Amino acid sequence: MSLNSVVESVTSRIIERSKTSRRRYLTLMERNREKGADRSRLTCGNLAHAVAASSAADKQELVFEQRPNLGIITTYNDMLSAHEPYGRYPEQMKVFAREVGATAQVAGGAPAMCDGVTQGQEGMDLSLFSRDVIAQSTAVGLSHAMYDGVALLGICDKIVPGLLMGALRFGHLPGMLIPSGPMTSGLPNKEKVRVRQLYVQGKIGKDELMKAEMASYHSEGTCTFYGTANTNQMMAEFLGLMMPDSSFIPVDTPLRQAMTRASVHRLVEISNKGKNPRPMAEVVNEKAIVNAIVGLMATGGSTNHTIHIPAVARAAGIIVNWEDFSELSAVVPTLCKVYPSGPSDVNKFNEVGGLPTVISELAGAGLLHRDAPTISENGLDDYAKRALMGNDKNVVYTPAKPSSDLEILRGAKEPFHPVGGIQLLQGNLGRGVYKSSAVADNLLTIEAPARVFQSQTAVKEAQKAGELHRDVVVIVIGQGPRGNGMPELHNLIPSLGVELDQGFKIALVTDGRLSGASGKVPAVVHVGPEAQVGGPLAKVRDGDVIRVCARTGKLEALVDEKEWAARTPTKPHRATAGTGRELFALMREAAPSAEEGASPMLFMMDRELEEIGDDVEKGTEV
Ligand SMILES: O=C(O)[C@H](O)[C@@H](O)[C@H](O)[C@H](O)COP(=O)(O)O
Repeated sequence: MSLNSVVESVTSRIIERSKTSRRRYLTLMERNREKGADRSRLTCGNLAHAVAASSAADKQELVFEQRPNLGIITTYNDMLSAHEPYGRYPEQMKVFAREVGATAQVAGGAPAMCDGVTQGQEGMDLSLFSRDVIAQSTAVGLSHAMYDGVALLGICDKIVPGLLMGALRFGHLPGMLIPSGPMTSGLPNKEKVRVRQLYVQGKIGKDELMKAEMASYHSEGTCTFYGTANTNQMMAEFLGLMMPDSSFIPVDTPLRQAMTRASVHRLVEISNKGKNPRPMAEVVNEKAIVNAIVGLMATGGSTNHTIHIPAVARAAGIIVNWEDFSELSAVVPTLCKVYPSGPSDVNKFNEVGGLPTVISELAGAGLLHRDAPTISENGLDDYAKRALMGNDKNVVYTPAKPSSDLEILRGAKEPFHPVGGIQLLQGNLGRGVYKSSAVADNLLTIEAPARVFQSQTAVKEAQKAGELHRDVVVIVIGQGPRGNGMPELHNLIPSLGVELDQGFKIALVTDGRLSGASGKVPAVVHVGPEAQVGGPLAKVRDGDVIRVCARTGKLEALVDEKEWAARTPTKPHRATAGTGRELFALMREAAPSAEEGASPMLFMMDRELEEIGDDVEKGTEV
């Protein structure tokens, strides 16, 4: 099947738009390879420091035999259930590296926060910007210039994008993400939501709620809904930066262990001192980025990736925008119904076919660039294969089978929807993204009077007071990157869900974010320009009739044009202090829009790189 013409034209447009920035990026990476971070340029003193803590055998290999050395960036902590297994990984990875004549060192650590722990709390205001901190921490670790390849240990929301943004600035190095797998299924996600709504309605107490939460989040491993963490896994496979079919092998199983071993062996092979070097700068190209967007649409992934994919791309000199997402969404069918888009979790999704089936279907329909380079030997085609345990305890691959459950996963010829799971909505209120895969068909158009809020607490109080017991479009402003750092407002969903279940027409419109776990309630998020910089959402007044229509792609205030033009935007209140938020003032000040990736770090980086232009030598000489 030949490549879909829209996929082709969007890719060409991205290549054209990114011509200058991509060329400069690749030149800088080439310069890194020739003159930058490389062991061969370290002095004896530098080297002695670097190996002082290594075993005698590793010292010999590292200093005198110049064997491949892998740098591990770990985001281990035992606060994130998904990251807890990483505590054991570096020691195991060192053993796996020695098996193939290589060494591995922990190059550095990066922070990793759990959005589940901070959801609805002040700490959530640090979440999006923590992605830049992770990118910078990754760069700090890799600045040690000891490595021939990079292993990135991270799973959750901002962590994978942050690791990639940092590592891509060392794109002359081959790199790979190594996941640790989902936890076993606990209380079904749908049941968890039902219990939460009962609590909001005062029908059960805190003890019962706590019991349900702990039955849902019950062990190590990634949360089982298809939220941001699991969408990260999908993205990493579609980018060709993770071993094929490594996303959803359950945590702490023999196959998971075999996959980690295979990952390390493969990373040595593609390392700069290996048989077949594949630098990250070459793997993450325009085609790979388009593949990731196609994957997002087909799986109905997290809305957060409409921010993360532009940011990751930008770190590799590639500029994508929401028009690209929207055009791809129009031709990519929705193939998956995984919670919050359907009742099943990622374990079930994996059982019935998982990502190999999705990739095989999309590639067969001409919707993926099969010639995009990947870390795997035979490119993207390898990702259409199922990983199994072989007799010798090594991972073996077999071709993907068609879905065994059409309620969860479908083929490209009989999809759930002919278009993708995320839509772009725009109009006189600006533009934002909408996760249609999770919304019931009868709610795709909502026209109702607005209630404007400046915090999620205020919304919850209004709901408790019965003020949202009617058709209403809830507008929450001041939640963008420049306002308060763009928190997820997922805590609103149980309150709004209760009203929705009563049969009211409810929608949420905000310049903030939602969680990958949010669905059900029609919501336009990341609306820009944000209210903090005078965007149109700041002009909405209580009672204005708002139209949110995913069918026509409209986001409008039905207000007389003259009156609208004459209105002064409200300046939202900002909570900028407490829980360390004051430390992030610099980030709020420099943050670009969500569509541009919302990364102050990349925004300022681009400004400096623009001054250097094509004269890389000028910008790098010391
Ligand atoms: O974007 C995401 O996927 C989230 O940030 C995710 O981490 C979520 O917020 C929590 O885990 C809470 O999930 P529930 O409250 O729905 O259980």
